[in-house]
Amino acid sequence: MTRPLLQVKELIKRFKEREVVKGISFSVAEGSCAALLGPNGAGKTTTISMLAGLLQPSGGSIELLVNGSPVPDRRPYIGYLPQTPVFYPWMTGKEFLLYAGELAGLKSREAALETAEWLEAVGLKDAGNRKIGGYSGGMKQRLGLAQALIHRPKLLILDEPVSALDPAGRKDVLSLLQRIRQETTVLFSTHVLHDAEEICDEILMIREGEIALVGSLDHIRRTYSEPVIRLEVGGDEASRAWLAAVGAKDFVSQAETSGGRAKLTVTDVEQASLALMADAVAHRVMIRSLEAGQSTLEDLFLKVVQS
Ligand SMILES: Nc1ncnc2c1ncn2[C@@H]1O[C@H](COP(=O)(O)OP(=O)(O)OP(=O)(O)O)[C@@H](O)[C@H]1O
Repeated sequence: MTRPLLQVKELIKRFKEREVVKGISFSVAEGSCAALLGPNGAGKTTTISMLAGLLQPSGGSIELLVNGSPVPDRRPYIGYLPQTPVFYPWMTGKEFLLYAGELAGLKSREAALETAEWLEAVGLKDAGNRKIGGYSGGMKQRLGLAQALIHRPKLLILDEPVSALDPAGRKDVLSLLQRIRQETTVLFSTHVLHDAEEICDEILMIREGEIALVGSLDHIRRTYSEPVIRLEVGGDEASRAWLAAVGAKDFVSQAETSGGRAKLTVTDVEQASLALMADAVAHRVMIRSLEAGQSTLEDLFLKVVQS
C-alpha cells in the first residue's frame, strides 16, 4: 500500500470576487508521478503555486506528510520549477546551481557536491562552465530541473515543464523526468494529455477550477473506454447523406460527424460493424474505411474538457 505524501483538502483560491480554484481535494501517493491535466485557464498554475507555497490559499488545507506525519512547513521538502523560470544569462550553469543550493539552505561544500552531481544527472556536465545565455530551451529547462532537485526534495512540482520546448527538448526533459520519478514523487501540470500519458501513473483532470476526473491511468482507461467505430465514406452525396443519418441507428449511442468521417459510440462493436456494412451496401454507400476499437484517453479528455 502506498501512503500519501501530499494531501489537499477543499482548496480554494479567489482573486477578488472570482473563485478560480473551487474547493478541490486530492492526494498524491509517495513514489508516484501525477499529472495535473487541464485546458488553458483551468486553474493549474494557481493550484501549483499554492502547493509550492508561493500563493496563499483562500480556503482549504495542504499537507505534506513525511514518514506519515504532516510537517509544519512543507516548503523545504518541495522542489519547484515554475512555468517560466528566470535565469541570469551571465551566470554559468554551475554558478547558478551553487547559488540555488545555497538559497535552498545547503552548506557550500554540500552545494558544490550536489551541483556536480546534478550537472551530470541532467546531462549538462560539459556545459556547466558555459554561460546560461548560450543554452538552448531544453538545456535551460534541464538546468531548471537540477535547481529544483538540488536539495533532494520529497516532492518535485513542475508547472508545464515541456510546453515551451521544441520536440527534441521535450523528449529530453520527459526522459529525464522519467528517470527522476524512480526516486522522487513528481507532480506536474500540463495541458497535453500525451505528456501525461508518457510518464505518469496518476491523472488529476481539472476544468474551470474543479476536479473533473481523478485516478490512475490504468483505472481511467479501463473504466471509461467505450466501444467505438470510426468510419470514413466517399465524397458523393448519397454517402454523405447516409453518414449524416447514421447516428439515428438504435445501436449508436453517440455520433460525431465531420466531413466524410464519423466517430460512433456503439453498444457492441462487432454487431454494429456488421450492421453498418450491410446497411452501407444496401444504400450503395462507398465506405473508405471502418475501424472498430475502443475510445482512447484522448477522446475522454476532449469530452471532459468540452462538456
Ligand atoms: N493573479 C490573478 N488575478 C486574477 N485572476 C487570475 C490571476 N491568476 C490567474 N487568474 C485567473 O485564474 C484562472 C486560472 O488561471 P491559471 O493560470 O491557474 O490557469 P492554467 O490552468 O494554469 O492555465 P494555462 O494553461 O493557460 O497556464 C484564469 O481565468 C486566470 O485568468
